[in-house]
Amino acid sequence: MFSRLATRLPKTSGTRAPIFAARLPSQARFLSKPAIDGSRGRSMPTRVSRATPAARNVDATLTIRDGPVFHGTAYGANSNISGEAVFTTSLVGYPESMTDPSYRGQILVFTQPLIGNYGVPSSERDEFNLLKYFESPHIQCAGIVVADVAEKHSHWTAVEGLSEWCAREGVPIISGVDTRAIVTYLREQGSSLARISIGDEYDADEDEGFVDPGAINLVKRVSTKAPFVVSSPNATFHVALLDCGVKENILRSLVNRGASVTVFPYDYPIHKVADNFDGVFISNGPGDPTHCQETVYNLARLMETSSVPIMGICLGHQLLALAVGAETIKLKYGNRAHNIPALDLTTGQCHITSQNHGYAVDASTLPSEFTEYFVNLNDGSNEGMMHKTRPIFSTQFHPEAKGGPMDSSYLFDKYLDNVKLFKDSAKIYRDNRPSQLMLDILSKERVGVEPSPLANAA
Ligand SMILES: NC(=O)CC[C@H](N)C(=O)O
Repeated sequence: MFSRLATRLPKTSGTRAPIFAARLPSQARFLSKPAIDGSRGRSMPTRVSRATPAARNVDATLTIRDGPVFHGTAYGANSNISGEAVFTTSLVGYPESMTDPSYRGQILVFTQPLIGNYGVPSSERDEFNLLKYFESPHIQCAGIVVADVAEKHSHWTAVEGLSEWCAREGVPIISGVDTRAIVTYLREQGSSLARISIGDEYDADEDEGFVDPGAINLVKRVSTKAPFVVSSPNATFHVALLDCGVKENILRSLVNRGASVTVFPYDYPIHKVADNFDGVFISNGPGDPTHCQETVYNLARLMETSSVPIMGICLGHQLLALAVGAETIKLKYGNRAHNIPALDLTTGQCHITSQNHGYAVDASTLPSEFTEYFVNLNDGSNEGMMHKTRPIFSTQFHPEAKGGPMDSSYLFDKYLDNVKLFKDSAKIYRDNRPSQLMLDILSKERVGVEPSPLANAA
C-alpha cells in the first residue's frame, strides 16, 4: 500500500550510535523519564494512553547523528529521510506548521504528545485565492516525530487523517517515541542532524549519511520561480513582496487590508522595480540567511536608491539586517512556539508571539541608524529592528501567526500606514505603476515550486 518514495540514504563513515530504549508498546503504557545515556530514570511514571494499536505496526527509527537512537512505529509515508531535528512547543496548528516553508528540510519534533486528533483540512481557497487552512500547497518539513499519533480524528474541517496526508505527500512520521527525552537531548546538545528510517532496514551497525539542510539554499526551492499577483478588491495600495518562502497568511494579512501584492522570486532585483510600488515586503523562509547573498545585495541597493517603506518578517528580518551590515547567529535550539514573549522597546508592552526560527540577528551589530525594536523576554535575543528616521522595520516573530496569537497583527496596519504616507507624499505621479494589463497576465499563484519530497530525498 505504501510505496517507497525515497531511496536509502548514502553510506558514510561514522561512529555507532547508542540505542535509546524509548520504544513503547502499542497499548496503554507507562513512561518513566529516561536519562540521556539511555537508562531509565527513577522518577514517577506518567500514564500515556493510546486509543488503538498501530494499524500497520511497521517499525521506524529516529537516529540522531552522534547521539541516541529512538525506536517507534511508522505512520505516513514509507520513506527514509534526513534533516535537522528541531522541536516546537506549540500545542495546536500542526497543519499550518507542517506547510510553513520555513520548516523545509527539518524533522519536526512536537512536544504536544497527541498530534493528529483534529485531522487535516482541505486545500480550499478563500476569496483571494489563498489557501484557507495551509500556509503553502505542500508539507514542507522532511518528517515529523510525535509521542502518539492519533489514528482517529474528528473536526468539521477535516477531510483526512494526519497519516494519510503524510503518506500522500511523501513525509514519514515516527510515533510512540519519548519526545520528552528527544527534546531534552536537543535542548542540551542543540538542534542536530537526524534521520528517520522505516521498516526493518534499520541496522544500528550501519553508518549512514545525514543530509544537512543548513548546507543547501532552501529558499531557492520554496520561492516562486516567476512573479505572481494576489489582488485585493478595490485595492488602494500595491506592494512588492520578495518570496523567500512566504506563508499564505502574510499575503492574506496584506490583501485583507487593501493592498494588492505582486510576489517576486527571492533573488529578483527588487531595487530595479521598487519605484513601481508603494511598499516592499520581505517574507519568512527556511535555512541560513547568509545563503541568500543576492537578496542581501539587492536589499542594500534598494535602501540606497529608494525611500519606499519596507517591512520584513523572520528570514525577511534577518536578510534586511544583513543588508544594513549587521550579523546573524545560529541559536542553540531556536525558538519554535506560539507563546514567546517579545517586549516592544518603544512602548514597554509585551506581546505573546508565534515563532519558528533557528537563527537570530545579533543586535550588538546593528548600525547606528537602526535601533532594536523588540527583545525576547525568555532568552534576550533580538526580535526586531527599526530605522530611526525612515519607514523601515522588521520582526523576528510572526505577526501573521497561523498558528499562534494575533497580538502583533497591528504591525501590518503600521506598515500600511507607512505605505499610505509614502504614497500620499509622493510629489510626482508615478505612472509606471503595475498596469492592470500586466497584472492580468501574471499567474495568480506560486509558480514552479518544487514539492517537498524532492528536497527530502536530496
Ligand atoms: N520563520 C523563518 O522565516 C525562519 C528564518 C530562518 N530560516 C531561521 O530559521 O532563523
